[in-house]
Amino acid sequence: MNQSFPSLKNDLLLRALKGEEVERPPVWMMRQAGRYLPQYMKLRKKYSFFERVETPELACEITLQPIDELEPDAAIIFSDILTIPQALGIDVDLVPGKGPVMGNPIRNVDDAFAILAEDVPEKLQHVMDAITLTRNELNGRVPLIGFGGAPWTLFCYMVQGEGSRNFDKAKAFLTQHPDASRHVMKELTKATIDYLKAQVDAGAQVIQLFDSWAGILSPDDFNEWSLPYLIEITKAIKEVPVILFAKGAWYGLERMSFKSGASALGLDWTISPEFGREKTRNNITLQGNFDPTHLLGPIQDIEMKTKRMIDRFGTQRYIANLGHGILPNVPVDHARAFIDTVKNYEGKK
Ligand SMILES: Cc1c2[nH]c(c1CCC(=O)O)Cc1[nH]c(c(CCC(=O)O)c1C)Cc1[nH]c(c(CCC(=O)O)c1C)Cc1[nH]c(c(C)c1CCC(=O)O)C2
Repeated sequence: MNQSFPSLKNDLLLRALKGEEVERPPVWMMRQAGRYLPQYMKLRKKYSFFERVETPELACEITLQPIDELEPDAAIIFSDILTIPQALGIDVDLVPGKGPVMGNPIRNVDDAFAILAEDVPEKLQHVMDAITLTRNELNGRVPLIGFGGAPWTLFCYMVQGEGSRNFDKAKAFLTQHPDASRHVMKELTKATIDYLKAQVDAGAQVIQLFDSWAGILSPDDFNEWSLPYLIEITKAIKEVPVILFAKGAWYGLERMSFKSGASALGLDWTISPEFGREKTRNNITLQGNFDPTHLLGPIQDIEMKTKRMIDRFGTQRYIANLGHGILPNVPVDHARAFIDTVKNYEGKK
């Protein structure tokens, strides 16, 4: 499926991912298309969340909003990690003020064994259409990132049935029903590989895997219930670079950098640049890790903290980003200050 797309004008992100020399680090923001942008809020009033996700023209328009407004060095397709649970038969609703709610979560062993990864890319064709359209509309301005959720994080929502601080039901399910849990993880892994490969065929130039809830697992549980599946998925995506973001899994950095085959690791703000570099022995590109709440402070502080972050990570093998998604109450000017500071970075003073 070799489609021809407009040629890429800004390849900073791809070069940083390959470990090649760059004039300055590339920058983008997790959740850069979202509620802090007035143009997003306008569309949010007219269409429901899944209408926006499932209509390629809307998903494309929303993906391009931050590119037009802030000019980061990458676009990330507007979609959600919960498309995979949907394709596996879980009903997902996004309740304003509450977050995702599943109508038929996994409650027992029978529910778990009923999960089967069949025809996933076909069921999510709208995501592929959105990617192809967006890649064309970007016209080579910046690369397009596709994404998916890690099996453990998807399992959290599918078993818990809603967002949670500690996903206690999902964690308990692992110890109560290990065989059924392993079955679900395997099906999620297969579904995710098929899905991400289809995103690459549709035009995604980089893939990011979000393990947002890795950090609630003990190191041993992470090694058993998350890492093997992250590695399997990352190794299966050979055509484009993969960024692994296992939030909170500081204890897994070493293994992820040496065993996963990822091109970069995402760090959250609880990890210092020095700790990240030491654990990965300067061997891999790191992405992160500005504390999203710091974007609520004065612009001068944002500039100072962003410069310090780059001083500490270094300009090479580094992708400037937040340590998690941008918050809805961040003023657009503050997000712009973050991005512009990276773009104007002139070295350690
Ligand atoms: C755990 C998770 C989800 N979705 C995602 C994750 C992993 C990343 C992370 O940890 O933040 C990933 C995601 N979700 C969304 C994107 C779009 C691309 C981007 O701009 O980064 C991405 C990459 C859009 C979205 N996905 C969602 C919104 C908000 C929808 C709205 O209110 O308009 C957006 C822009 C909804 C969503 N979707 C999810 C939750 C918990 C919520 C509700 C919380 C919230 O409102 O922020 C599940």
